[in-house]
Amino acid sequence: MIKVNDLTGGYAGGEVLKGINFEVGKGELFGILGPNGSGKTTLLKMISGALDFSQGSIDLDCRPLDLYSPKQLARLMAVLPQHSDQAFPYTVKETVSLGRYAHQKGWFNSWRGEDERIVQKVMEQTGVTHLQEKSIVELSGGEKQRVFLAQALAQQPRVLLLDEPTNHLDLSFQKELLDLLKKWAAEEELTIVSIFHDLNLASLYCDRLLLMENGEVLIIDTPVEVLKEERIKRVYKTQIKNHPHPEIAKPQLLLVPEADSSHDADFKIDARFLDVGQDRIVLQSPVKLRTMSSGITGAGIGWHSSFVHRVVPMEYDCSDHKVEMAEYLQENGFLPSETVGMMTAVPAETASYQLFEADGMSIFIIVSAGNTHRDSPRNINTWLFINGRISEEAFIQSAMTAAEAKISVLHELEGSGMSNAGQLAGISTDSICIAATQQGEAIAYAGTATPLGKLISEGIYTCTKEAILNYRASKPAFGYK
Ligand SMILES: Nc1ncnc2c1ncn2[C@@H]1O[C@H](COP(=O)(O)OP(=O)(O)OP(=O)(O)O)[C@@H](O)[C@H]1O
Repeated sequence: MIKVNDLTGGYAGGEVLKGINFEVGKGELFGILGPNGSGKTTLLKMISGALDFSQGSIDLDCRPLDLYSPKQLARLMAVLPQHSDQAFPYTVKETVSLGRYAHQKGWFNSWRGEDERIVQKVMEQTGVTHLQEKSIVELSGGEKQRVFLAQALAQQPRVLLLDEPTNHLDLSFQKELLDLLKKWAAEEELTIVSIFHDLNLASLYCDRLLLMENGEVLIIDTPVEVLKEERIKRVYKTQIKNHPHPEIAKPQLLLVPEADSSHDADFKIDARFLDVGQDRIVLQSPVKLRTMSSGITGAGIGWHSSFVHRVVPMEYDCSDHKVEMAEYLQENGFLPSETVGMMTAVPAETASYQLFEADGMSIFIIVSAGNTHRDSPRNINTWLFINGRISEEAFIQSAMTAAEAKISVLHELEGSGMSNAGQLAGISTDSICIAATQQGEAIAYAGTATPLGKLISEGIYTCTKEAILNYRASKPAFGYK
C-alpha cells in the first residue's frame, strides 16, 4: 500500500532523512519509533505530502505520491498530527464534519444522509457523541484528540497516518483507541502508520516496527525482534529491562530508575531477621526481596519483605485456604501483598537454618521437614535467601539445584526403601521460596557446577538433613508414628 524508496530530504538547514526504505502492506498496523529528533515526524510529513523530499520516491497504492491531487490524496489518506490546534471555535460535530470535505462535491449545501451517518458513526466510535454541540475550544486535551481522530476517520481513508495518537489520552482511552485501530486494520483493511513514544503500546498493537536513529532506519521487524533490551538501551541511552507481558507473547520494556543510594549494597539476610516461634516461622526483611515462590500468598514472581511459614494442625481443612491465609496474615500484622505466606503442619521447632558463605557470596537457608498427614510420606519446605543480584536464569537454576540437593538427602537417609525419585521427592505440597536481595555484583548462573550452585547444594543438603533428623528425633513429642 505504501512503498518508500531511498527517501532523503529535510529542511532548509539540511537533510534530516537519509536513504529510508520500507513498505507497509494493506491492513497493517505499522509503528515508527525513535528518540526525539530522530526524524519520525519528518518522515510522516513526507508520506502525507506535506513536506517535499530531495531524493527517492513514495508510492501510494502503486502510484507516485506527486501524481495525486490534494483532494484525491485526502480521499485516500487521513492524518492525525501531533498537535491538532484549531483556530475557530467550531462545535465538535462541525469539526468532525470537516473530515467529509474530500467527499463533497460543493460544501455543506451538498451534505448527504451518507455524510451524516458516517459523522455520527465515527463520533460514536471515538466516544465524542455526547460532546457534539460543545465548542472544540472548551474540551480537554484527551477529548480534543478523540475529536480530531473522529475527523480523520470521517474521511474514510484507506491509509491513516498518526503522530502519537495516544498523547493526552488516559489509560482506558489509550486501550480503546488502539483496540479500535487494530480492529479497523483487520476488518476494513485500513493501513495505519503511527509514531509511538510509548514502546510498550507499540509492542502490544503493531504488526511491525521501524526504529529510527539519526534520520536512518536502524531496523524494521516484529516487536519482539526490534525491542531487544541492548538495542533500546543503546538507542534511547537509558536503563531499561525487557520483560515479557504476562498474558500475551509481546515484550514490554520497564524503565530502571537510578539506584537508591541510601540502600546498603552489602546488606545481608541472615538469622538476625528470623523468628522461629511455636506456631510459625517469620523472616522480616527491612527491604523488599525479589521472590519466586510456591506460597499461598505471594506465589510466582514478585517482590516481598515478609516471609511467614504458618504451622496449622494436621486436621486443618478449609474450603478457601487462600482467603483464610490472607485473613490470618492481616490479623497477625502482615500485609498479604508484601508477604510470601506458606502453610504447613510441619512443626516449626524442628526447622533447620544457617548462613552459608563462600567465594564472597552468602545464602541463608531455612528448611522444615515432617509429616503433614499421618498417611503422607513427608513434607519438606525450603526457603533460600540469596544475598546477591541474580538473573532470571539463576532463579530457575537455584530451584533446580535446591531440589537436587533435597533428593540426595532423601536418597542417603531413606534410599533403599524408596523405589523412585518421584516418591523420594516428597508430597505435592512441598513448598519453595527463592528470595534475592538483588544488590551487589550480578550473578548469572546457579547450576550445580557454579560457585552459587555449589553453595546452594551444600546449604540445602545440610539444612534438609538436619531438619529431617530433628523431626525424627522429636517425632514422639508430636505423636506421629
Ligand atoms: N520545520 C523545521 N525546520 C527545520 N528543522 C526541523 C524542522 N522540524 C524538525 N526539524 C529538525 O529535524 C530533525 C528531526 O525532527 P523530527 O520532528 O522529524 O523528529 P522526531 O523524531 O519526530 O522528534 P520528536 O520525537 O521530538 O517528535 C530535528 O533535528 C529537528 O530539529
